[in-house]
Amino acid sequence: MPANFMFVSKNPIPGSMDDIDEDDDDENDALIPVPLKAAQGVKVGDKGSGVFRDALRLPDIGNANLGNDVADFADSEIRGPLIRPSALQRAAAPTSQAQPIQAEERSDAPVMSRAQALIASLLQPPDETHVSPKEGGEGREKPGAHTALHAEAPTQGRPRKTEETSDAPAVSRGQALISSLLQAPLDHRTELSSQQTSCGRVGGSGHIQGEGHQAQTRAPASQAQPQGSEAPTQVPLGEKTADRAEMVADLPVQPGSCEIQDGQNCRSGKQPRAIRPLDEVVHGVLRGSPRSCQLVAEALRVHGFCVCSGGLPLALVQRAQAEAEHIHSAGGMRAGTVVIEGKLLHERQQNRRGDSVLWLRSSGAIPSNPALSDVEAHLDCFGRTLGGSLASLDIPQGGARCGGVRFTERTDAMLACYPGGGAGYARHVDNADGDGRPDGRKVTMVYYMNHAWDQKAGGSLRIFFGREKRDLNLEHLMGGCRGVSFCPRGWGGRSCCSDGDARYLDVEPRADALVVFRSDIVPHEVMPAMAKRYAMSMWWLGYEQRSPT
Ligand SMILES: O=C(O)CCC(=O)C(=O)O
Ligand SMILES: [Fe+2]
Repeated sequence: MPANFMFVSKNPIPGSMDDIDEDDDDENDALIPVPLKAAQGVKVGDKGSGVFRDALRLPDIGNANLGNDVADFADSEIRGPLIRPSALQRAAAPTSQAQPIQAEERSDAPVMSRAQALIASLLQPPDETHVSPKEGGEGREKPGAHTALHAEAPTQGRPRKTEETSDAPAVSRGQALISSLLQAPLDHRTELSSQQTSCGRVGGSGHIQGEGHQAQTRAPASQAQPQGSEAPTQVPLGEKTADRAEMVADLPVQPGSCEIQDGQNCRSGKQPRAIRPLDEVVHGVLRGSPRSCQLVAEALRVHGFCVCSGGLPLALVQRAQAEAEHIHSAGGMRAGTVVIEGKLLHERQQNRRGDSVLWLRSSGAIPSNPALSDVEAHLDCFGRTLGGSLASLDIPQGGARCGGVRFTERTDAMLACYPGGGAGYARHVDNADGDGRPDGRKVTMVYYMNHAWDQKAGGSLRIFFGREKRDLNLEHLMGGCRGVSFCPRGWGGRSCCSDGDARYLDVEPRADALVVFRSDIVPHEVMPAMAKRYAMSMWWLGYEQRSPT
């Protein structure tokens, strides 16, 4: 198992049009066009990238713009490397007890612990370091930081090649160290136990406290108590505050029910239900309401994606944004890369994405960034509960093969910054090829932290949901189900709509907006952003349930 977790694609090279099958073959369509609710301020069939501010009826998150502009390519490029957490329960530890990943599990553990300590020291909050941010993501550490870095670096015994040279400027060497460490992230992965589907309480902070949590910790003293540590935001899960999700959708969701109308596959015996429109937002999903999770699960099953608001306190999101800004301006992030078939694309092709990224926990950034840690924990909690909802959808019955999805693990949380200046990410599918494994990434979550985002700055996430084959990649999804009729509106379902136009939905990256979508089939694109744009992403891996033969 290589240290880096690479994702592969069948497409030989991104941008190559040769591989794109233009055949408009219904058999392979999965995402279904659904009736669009023009009455809600979302324009249907509107070309261009105008964003409709009130479309989602949500004051502080991204708006929707529906159009029928079809992107000119649909490659399935995917990015790597991906860091996986050592243990999900530890990853979700309360902020006040935030721990680095369990480096001791690896043979190079001491090396990584020291490296994490180094990185963490570079990623301390602004008031703990002396950084001169400058435009473009460069920064300077205080002299002391350099000294420490270079005193430590030669003793790291790092197995990886870095670009350090003896005559390189100190800052560059420091950044090279960070870069090299981030380039070869830990390959930690732990299965979710079946008991770990509820989050408990958030704000101590909704994090799951795994058994042996303390015992497994071997954090340097400097990390044991996060700097600038403050009481984590108290957002109790399951809190019976106004469940804003109720405001936008009142879809009865019954575990095990099925909306298949022809009854070919899912024979749950339940009545078909109305389909929730894709332009509706599920509000406050990070507050922990199981009901919200059910709505999101249902939307994923029906549409392949769901636009949500997290419902986290604005102050928390702003603090998280400030931490992200600090990390970025201190040079703690490196350019995102595009990997095809395990190989980094050539430099000139890397411009398909313009962001810089940091894998949070693996890099050691979590302990010294409590707000980001809190956001991560909320996403973790939500994902676990969502996993439970997904697993209970479409429970195979009567030999049906349209089972729900079961999460087995998740990736580390990835902090991303698009620095402005038109940076974006060309259209792609996160996991078009099952990550080369049967239980690859199934669901992507992207949480935005951009307070007072200016609509004119662009940067929307464009989600394609058309029915054209080139929008989809169902190869692996079909898997063992090839030859059988799939659940028409479920995971891996086929379209039953007569409208052949690919369509998209634009979501502004406003503070607290959260988009959840299927990693394996939903093409999406980050539109050029003219301002710094921050997001935290998390991917959930799993497998689709199959009925017993
Ligand atoms: O930041 C976003 O809106 C999505 C970024 C994305 O597609 C990715 O990182 O794979
Ligand atoms: Fe993506």
